[in-house]
Amino acid sequence: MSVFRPGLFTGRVALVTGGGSGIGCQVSIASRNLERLDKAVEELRPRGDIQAVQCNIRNEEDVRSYDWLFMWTSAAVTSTLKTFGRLDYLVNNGGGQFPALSEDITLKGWKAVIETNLTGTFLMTREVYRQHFEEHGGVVINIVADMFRGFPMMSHTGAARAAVENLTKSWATEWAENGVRVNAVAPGIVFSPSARDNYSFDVFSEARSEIPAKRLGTPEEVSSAVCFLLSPGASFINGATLRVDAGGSLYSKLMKVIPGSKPP
Ligand SMILES: CCCCCCCCC/C=C/C(=O)SCCNC(=O)CCNC(=O)[C@H](O)C(C)(C)COP(=O)(O)OP(=O)(O)OC[C@H]1O[C@@H](n2cnc3c(N)ncnc32)[C@H](O)[C@@H]1OP(=O)(O)O
Ligand SMILES: NC(=O)C1=CN([C@@H]2O[C@H](COP(=O)(O)OP(=O)(O)OC[C@H]3O[C@@H](n4cnc5c(N)ncnc54)[C@H](OP(=O)(O)O)[C@@H]3O)[C@@H](O)[C@H]2O)C=CC1
Repeated sequence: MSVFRPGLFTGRVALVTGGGSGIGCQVSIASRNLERLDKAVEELRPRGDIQAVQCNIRNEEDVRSYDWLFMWTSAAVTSTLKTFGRLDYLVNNGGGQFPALSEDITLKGWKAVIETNLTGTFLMTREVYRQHFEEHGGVVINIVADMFRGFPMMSHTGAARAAVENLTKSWATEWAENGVRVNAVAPGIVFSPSARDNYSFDVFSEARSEIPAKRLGTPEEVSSAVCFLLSPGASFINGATLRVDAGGSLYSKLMKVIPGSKPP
């Protein structure tokens, strides 16, 4: 995540799952693969105060704060608070899935996707609220996906992301009195090596011609929406989902064939 107005976030602290960083903002990035995280920290350190935290968001023990004796654990939230002393923003960006027809998804595969995208978001957000936001307020951004018309070939993630969009609204209302805002961002198609590797064909080339803008989105275009929703400029926005897809989620080639796309 790169911040489009650096001064705005000075002195603030963010916890971002699945990578990312903020300029002028202190950030913990949390995911499973420490090697990749450390590399990201090296790359991003010149842009701000950043630390890596190993955390599998599917695993309650990694996420939660206390063991049975109320001792601190090395959990993501705890370690962010220990290092930076406060926490202002949570960005639930960690997630993923694989393409498959519903009839071919095994229970293990279903659980992996639901636990990553839905349960992981629940665990992280519950923990941040319990440990800090309940008392101090804060902002949560949930990254979802373009699942508004269903998600054929990705039904597991469609179900999980739709559930997260619903959680976004529940939390927005439950925690408004505590000064917590909760919004979602739904990116369109953005190049990602891990998604590329998940397909047997060149999904991003195929997808490009199906997007009205005729191009993929960029991580920066997603992050500027995230930063806007984190910022005081969005202080009266709560429970909303912002689509960052250049209108892709509205497009149907039955209505208008975009030159270069395959006719229906
Ligand atoms: C024009 C068109 C526009 C199309 C428009 C689409 C454009 C793309 C949009 C991109 C959106 C993005 O989100 S981009 C970000 C994408 N990044 C990712 O998705 C990250 C990579 N994905 C993952 O990490 C995985 O999918 C995920 C399941 C979530 C977590 O994997 P883990 O290995 O941690 O999970 P485990 O608990 O070990 O379970 C793995 C089980 O999941 C199932 N599984 C995993 N990969 C599988 C696969 N490829 N095929 C079948 N099944 C699979 C199997 O049952 C596995 O069990 P076994 O069989 O026993 O091993
Ligand atoms: N790229 C796109 O077109 C779109 C992406 N999205 C969503 O945006 C988010 C970022 O995507 P993008 O950067 O493209 O994809 P990446 O695959 O590059 O990033 C996903 C990140 O999630 C982390 N992650 C996955 N599972 C877990 C877990 N169990 N615990 C902690 N971290 C986890 C991964 O790190 P690690 O493996 O180290 O755990 C990885 O850093 C994801 O939620 C994605 O699904 C939504 C719509 C479109």
